[in-house]
Amino acid sequence: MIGSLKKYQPLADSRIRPFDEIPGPSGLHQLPYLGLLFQMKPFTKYSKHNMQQRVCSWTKTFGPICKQRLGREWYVFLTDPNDVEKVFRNDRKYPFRGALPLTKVYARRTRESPGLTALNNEEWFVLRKAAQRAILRQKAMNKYLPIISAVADDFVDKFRQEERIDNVLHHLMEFSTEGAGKLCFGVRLGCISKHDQTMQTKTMKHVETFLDCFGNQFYVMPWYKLFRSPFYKKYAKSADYLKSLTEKYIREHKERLQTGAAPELGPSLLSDLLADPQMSTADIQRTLMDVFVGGIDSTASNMTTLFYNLAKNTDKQDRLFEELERSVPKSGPIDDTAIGDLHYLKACIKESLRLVFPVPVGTARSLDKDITLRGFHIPAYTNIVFCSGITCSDSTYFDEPEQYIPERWLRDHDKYTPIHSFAYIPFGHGPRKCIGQTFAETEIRVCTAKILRNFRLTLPEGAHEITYKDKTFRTPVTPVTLLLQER
Ligand code: HEM
Repeated sequence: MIGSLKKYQPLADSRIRPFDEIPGPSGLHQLPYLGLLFQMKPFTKYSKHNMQQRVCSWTKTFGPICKQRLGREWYVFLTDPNDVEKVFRNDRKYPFRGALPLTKVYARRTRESPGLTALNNEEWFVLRKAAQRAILRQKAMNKYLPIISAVADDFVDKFRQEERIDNVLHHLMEFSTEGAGKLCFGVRLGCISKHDQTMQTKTMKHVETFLDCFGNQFYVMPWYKLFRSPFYKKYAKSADYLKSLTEKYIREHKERLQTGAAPELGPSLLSDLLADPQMSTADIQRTLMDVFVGGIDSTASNMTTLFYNLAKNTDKQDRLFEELERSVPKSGPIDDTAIGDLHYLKACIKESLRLVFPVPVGTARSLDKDITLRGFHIPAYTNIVFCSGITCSDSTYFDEPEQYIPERWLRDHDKYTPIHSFAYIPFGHGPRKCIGQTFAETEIRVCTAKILRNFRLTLPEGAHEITYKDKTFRTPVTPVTLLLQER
């Protein structure tokens, strides 16, 4: 009964207010499972894909701490970075990720491990330690730079003779699938192509379905726990496909190792994990699958927003081009020193992630001890959600929060304002932060640098603002078109 009110024991210290006094939607909204339905259309204006807006409406009404029931469990929502910091400072040795019921049901039915994303405690750490050694450190990532540059060059070449890119997200999904495939398996999947690609399209379709169901597991009635519902079958079909795909690459890599042909593939997470004696083949398979899937939607959605912001703010784009022209070649490898020096590019990326925070609402934790937040007692194992998306659009923490101002991140600029380090955490924080952060940042920097070095981006006349759907990540719904002018 994680986070349940029944767990609550009144405290002796009368200055501390009890958990059930934390404000939040009341009455029918507090019912387990059904309460959430009353939060959505037709009872409110929000659909299940407007999680961030819904939580924002609660925090506006109830303040920087509020609570709501999602499913059976209680969730506490925080917007003040000081409170967020306090929770992180009290986090467990192995930060706990709760509430991934669909992943866990699939693991139980297939008798497989739930994998890096859903595992907890020591079991999680075994997988995490091996994978983060291979891809989270900047030094480890540098060996992937020539590979990422080559994938980005192919992406740029695809648009050489074009005057526009329609549905940018789709093309960036191809780019990020290609990048994640190379990182994980050491192979080029061949997703970036102008021609029909049956196998690649199939992989991308399954990744999309997998992530769709993964994101929806928080919002659907969990009938799949009782029987194999259509929702479950859809998820299981994609999970089965991705499992067999990763198994195929593991098998092929092992064969290459036997024939001495493996080094030809270059570095990959797969080869690093195979060299780790602590990792079983099943562990390697689940870790690869999570990293592969985790690296696609996330990067593609955020880059779509970034390209849109740069096309909309051409003055920022022109300043960025000046920086790129100095050190980035139109094609060919970019080295780590050149990438490290692109300060304005980094600021443009950060600002885009702030303006449209990538994760619906933010990340969450549950502590293994009681804690007091804003004078309220929070029992151990309560789900605590950091509403970073709301903090990032709050003028208390960011001047002119609705504007795209990369300069706010540059120390030598008069727009620079120091921010609370827990006000902006798009990749999470601590030992369980995004394991793909370094790869994502490198991939986004290299691809953006290449695209903007080769093309000037603008929006077509009358282009609409992007609208977003809250899935695992905040994903653009409106297809974005960009006009290209070759540099
Ligand atoms: C802009 C891109 C990305 C964003 C904004 C992002 C964000 C996040 C966040 C917020 C978390 C949860 C962190 C926490 O609980 O503190 C996470 C976890 C994770 N991410 Fe990312 N991510 C991105 C790209 C990637 C990429 C490229 C990969 C793989 C190459 C990846 C793989 C993962 C995995 C496997 C986890 C679970 C880690 C664990 O539980 O140990 N992500 N990501």
